[in-house]
Amino acid sequence: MIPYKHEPLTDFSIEENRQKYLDALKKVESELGKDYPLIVGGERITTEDKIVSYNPANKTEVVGRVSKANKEIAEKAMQVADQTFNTWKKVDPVIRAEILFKAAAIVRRRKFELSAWLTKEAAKPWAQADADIAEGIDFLEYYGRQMLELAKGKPVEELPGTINKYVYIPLGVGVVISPWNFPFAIMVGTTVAAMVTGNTVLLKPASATPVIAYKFMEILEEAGMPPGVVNYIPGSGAEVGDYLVDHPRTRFISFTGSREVGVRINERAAIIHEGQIWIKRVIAEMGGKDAIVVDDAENADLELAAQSIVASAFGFSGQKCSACSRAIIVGDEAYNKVVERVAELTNELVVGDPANPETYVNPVIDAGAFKKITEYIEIGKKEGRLVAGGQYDDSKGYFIHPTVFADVDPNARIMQEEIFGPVLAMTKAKDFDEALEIANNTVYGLTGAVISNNRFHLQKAAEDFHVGNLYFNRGCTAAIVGYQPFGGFNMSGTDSKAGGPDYLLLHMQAKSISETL
Ligand SMILES: NC(=O)c1ccc[n+]([C@@H]2O[C@H](COP(=O)([O-])OP(=O)(O)OC[C@H]3O[C@@H](n4cnc5c(N)ncnc54)[C@H](O)[C@@H]3O)[C@@H](O)[C@H]2O)c1
Ligand SMILES: N[C@@H](CCC=O)C(=O)O
Repeated sequence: MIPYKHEPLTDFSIEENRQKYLDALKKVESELGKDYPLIVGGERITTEDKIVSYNPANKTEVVGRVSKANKEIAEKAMQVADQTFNTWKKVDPVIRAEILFKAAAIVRRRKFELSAWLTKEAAKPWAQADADIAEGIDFLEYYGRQMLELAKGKPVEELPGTINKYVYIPLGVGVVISPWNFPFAIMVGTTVAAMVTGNTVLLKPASATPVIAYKFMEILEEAGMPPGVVNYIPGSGAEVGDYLVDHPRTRFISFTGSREVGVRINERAAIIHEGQIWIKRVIAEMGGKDAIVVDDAENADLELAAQSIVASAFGFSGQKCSACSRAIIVGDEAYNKVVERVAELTNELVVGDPANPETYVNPVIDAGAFKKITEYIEIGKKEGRLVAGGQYDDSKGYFIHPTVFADVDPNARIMQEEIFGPVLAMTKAKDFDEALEIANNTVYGLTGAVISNNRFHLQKAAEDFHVGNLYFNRGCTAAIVGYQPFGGFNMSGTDSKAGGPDYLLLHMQAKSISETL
């Protein structure tokens, strides 16, 4: 087995790669508007009621129509998953891991096509879509290898005349609920972590991006996944989500999404329902209000600071839980220079259709997001000084110009609430200690970065900047599976650390077996 190494990103300065992407977009365009069924126990189920997936860059373009699960279908899927668990849990972990490796190989071969689906369904610009697919491959390769290790169990002490074993066994049926913003990587990672550990899965992808999840189901089947191991049941969060979260046969819930929904799931999952014989486990990865702290002009590379802030704030239009939505800068000189440079760089970003390779800032996902973000822009106009952007237009797609507010009070709404769009708030701190205080002054604790060359300040941040993923002298997005395990503190979630060495254990329970000889 070759040691794990992350999937390289595609170099789009190479003409051949650009051409491959254009060809893939053409292929996907010729396949838009198709119908997709649900998949339960391998059976295709078509319903009258559909989730319609639209292209956010062109509101009238239908990406696909996906059958929509209701409570009856969710119940059927639960029964299938529950039965399949009895056989799947006994399948050799090596075989389970090999399905992941085979799926990784298929995804790698179809990388351009799958990326093009993300460009159409989630409005991901080329490089962002490519990174999302690469991360999906990484999860497959990494978790497959992690399972091979875990299958050996862990050594425990033995007294003379005894044999002691410590092994990990699966939990049961897991409900996997994924978000639209990493519609491939997070959907893949959370699904395969649950299945490779021997659990069966009810996969409810986000309603904005169900087509790419269907494509992955086909890949899992092609890779040899038996029917019923992962069941594909897109549906309303409120209807299907609540039903499955409450279900007495649900053993665990792996949720990635907003704080509001994550907290609701956690509360509901704590209630024991009739016939339930376990305490449900909840893995919940939620929102962020992530900050980049820039040290004073003597201690920080201000150009690096401005570049890092802009890339972290506006990559995929700020629709990342890791996105920089607050920039906190120490001292007048650094503050004035960084604000000016951030505004300049922001104004240079190309806003447009992500199918165009020049586009950096894509439209936001849907009408609901457009409304919420533009309301925050109006709030921002009262809470700060607009230094870039502020315009928006939803006549064709959900386009919002990257927007920067300076001189924002740390307690202002745009400094406290997750906007999840291309909006950045900037504020000044009198010294490094105050900058860290401001950085920690939200209910979240997901990512953060510090731009500084002062070793003592970096050490202080390492101890006191309370985030799950802390970066020095770089931006605060783009964690790599196996290199920077990802997950946050406080209201950012249960710190499950996706892509880390402990992640699979969250889907298993340890059994201690002791024999007296
Ligand atoms: N911490 C992380 O790793 C991480 C990663 C990606 C996104 N996020 C967060 O996700 C959010 C954006 O994603 P979103 O808009 O898809 O989030 P969301 O909470 O609206 O939806 C996430 C999923 O939950 C489902 N859902 C909605 N109501 C439900 C209910 N009552 N019961 C069960 N499921 C329900 C949705 O259908 C979707 O599949 C942001 O807050 C972002 O910060 C966090
Ligand atoms: N893991 C991604 C963020 C996932 C949430 O949206 C990053 O590190 O940027």
